[in-house]
Amino acid sequence: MQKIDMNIIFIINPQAGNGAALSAWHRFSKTIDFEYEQYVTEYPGHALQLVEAFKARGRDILVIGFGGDGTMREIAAAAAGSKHVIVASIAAGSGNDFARAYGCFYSAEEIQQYVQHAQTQDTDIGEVLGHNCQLFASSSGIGFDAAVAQAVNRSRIKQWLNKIRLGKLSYFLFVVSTLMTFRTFQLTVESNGEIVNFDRVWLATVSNQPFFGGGMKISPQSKADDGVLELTVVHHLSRLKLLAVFGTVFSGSHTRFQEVVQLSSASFTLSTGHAVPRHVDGDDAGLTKADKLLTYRVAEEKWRQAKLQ
Ligand SMILES: Nc1ncnc2c1ncn2[C@@H]1O[C@H](COP(=O)(O)OP(=O)(O)OP(=O)(O)O)[C@@H](O)[C@H]1O
Repeated sequence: MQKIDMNIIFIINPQAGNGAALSAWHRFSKTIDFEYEQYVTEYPGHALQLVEAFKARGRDILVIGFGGDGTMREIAAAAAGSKHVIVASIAAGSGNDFARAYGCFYSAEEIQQYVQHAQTQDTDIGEVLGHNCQLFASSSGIGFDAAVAQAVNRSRIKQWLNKIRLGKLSYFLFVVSTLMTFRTFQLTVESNGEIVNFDRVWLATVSNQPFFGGGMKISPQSKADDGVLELTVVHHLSRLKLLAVFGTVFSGSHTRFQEVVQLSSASFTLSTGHAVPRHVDGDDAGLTKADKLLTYRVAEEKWRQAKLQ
């Protein structure tokens, strides 16, 4: 067993990947031939608490999240501002946009090689200020995509489909049902000293990196180390055209539609005409409050990303 001069800690979310992450971890852990610690999260927010506690060790620690975007949001949020915690991941979620954007380990051997010359990159994290403060590593927004995430998370069908290994189908079913019932909204955006009004809005997403929704390149220009965020507003579309636009998001070519507006700024303040579903890194974050301001901005503190690409 190789001795490594850096704490290597795996945080495993057993719920990630529609419940498949724990068995994937058991298979992966058999291939590890170096010293490590492992923690299996027991509830939402647990990964964040674990990393907060690791920071007190006062030495370099490589924290590898074994989960999806929600797990990585907690780890990156807790690591923000720490000189010692280096964040990496193994993609074991459903969407894995964090791994897509920031890179990830595929094997234990790669981890062993990485720690020999551990290179890091100081990376932005976004924050949402309104009801309380929440941090996001990839994206956070309001509207149709958040409504789908809420419908999926709150339904019993998902648990049932997970049991028969058809968890991904639940996402598709809820995209279709939400498309039929979603009420578009009125949106006001303040950024760079200007106020812009949009009506019949389907979604408004603030991105720190290009991907969201499991591989959709919603914000092709986003870079996580440039000190700014990008806002994408999709509005004034019929249901049918929305589907057509969604089809182009995987390649990033949706930006040519005039109904897709993109803005870049270090801070955006949004308000909606009525309460609209909200997400933070793809996880259900409740509803906006009508006419209450929500500010999305780049947080002052950065997190140390393991530089893998
Ligand atoms: N033991 C647990 N029980 C219930 N929820 C948990 C537990 N541990 C972590 N969580 C929560 O599960 C949520 C979802 O996990 P995660 O986002 O990593 O997986 P995923 O949804 O499959 O992947 P992705 O977001 O990439 O689609 C996280 O926000 C986390 O807070």
